Amino acid sequence: MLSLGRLHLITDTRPGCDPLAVTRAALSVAGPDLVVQVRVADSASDRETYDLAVRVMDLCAEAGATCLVNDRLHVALAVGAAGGHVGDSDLPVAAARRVLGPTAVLGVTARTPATAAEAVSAGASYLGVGPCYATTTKDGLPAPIGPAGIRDVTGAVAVPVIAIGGVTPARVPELLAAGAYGVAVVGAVSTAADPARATAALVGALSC
Ligand SMILES: Cc1ncc(COP(=O)(O)OP(=O)(O)O)c(N)n1
Ligand SMILES: Cc1ncsc1CCOP(=O)(O)O
Ligand SMILES: [Mg+2]
Repeated sequence: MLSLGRLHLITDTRPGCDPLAVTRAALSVAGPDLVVQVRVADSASDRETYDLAVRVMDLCAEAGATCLVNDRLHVALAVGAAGGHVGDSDLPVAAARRVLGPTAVLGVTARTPATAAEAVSAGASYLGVGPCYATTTKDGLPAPIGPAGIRDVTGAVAVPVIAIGGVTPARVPELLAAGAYGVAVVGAVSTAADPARATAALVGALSC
């Protein structure tokens, strides 16, 4: 099976956020076990995305961590990231696999066993599954699927399932019990008073 970190930190570029400071803090605790996914607002330009991705890549390289880029696979290739993540509005999975090549990490969003199995057949390396719980970080999402929804998907595929949406350290045990391999977070680290401490809490919960 793919060797993948269990904690995925997704960059928060909303006004008032400092994605590089948060990434630095998280890497100082989780080091090589962290996966950092560069995610920007849809309104961000490719140049802005590239500039952030270069800097996140540098931080990840220094720490031996993995960097992925959300949506914009050309940016992933341009900065030499380990791979990318796509969902329903992005390139189809098979096309994304062709763009990234056979060995890159390709994450795909899935919410049901059927779409999860389809994504894996088309070349997904791991699945981002959710929203597990209510989130204020992304609008327009379907209703939360909870640990039961995670269990439905983990029962249908053999690739790592990364639970996303409203994840906190306290919720990690029930997600792991549902078969999740790891979790992806934005707010739990980015909006924490102490992002390093928040990362440590997530790392601790994932190691139980
Ligand atoms: C790990 C992980 N899981 C799910 C998503 C969501 O991707 P997508 O559905 O394409 O939505 P956007 O993030 O692009 O708004 C993700 N990024 N990462
Ligand atoms: C990008 C995305 N896709 C599903 S939920 C989500 C955001 C998760 O953010 P948070 O960890 O703050 O709930
Ligand atoms: Mg997307």
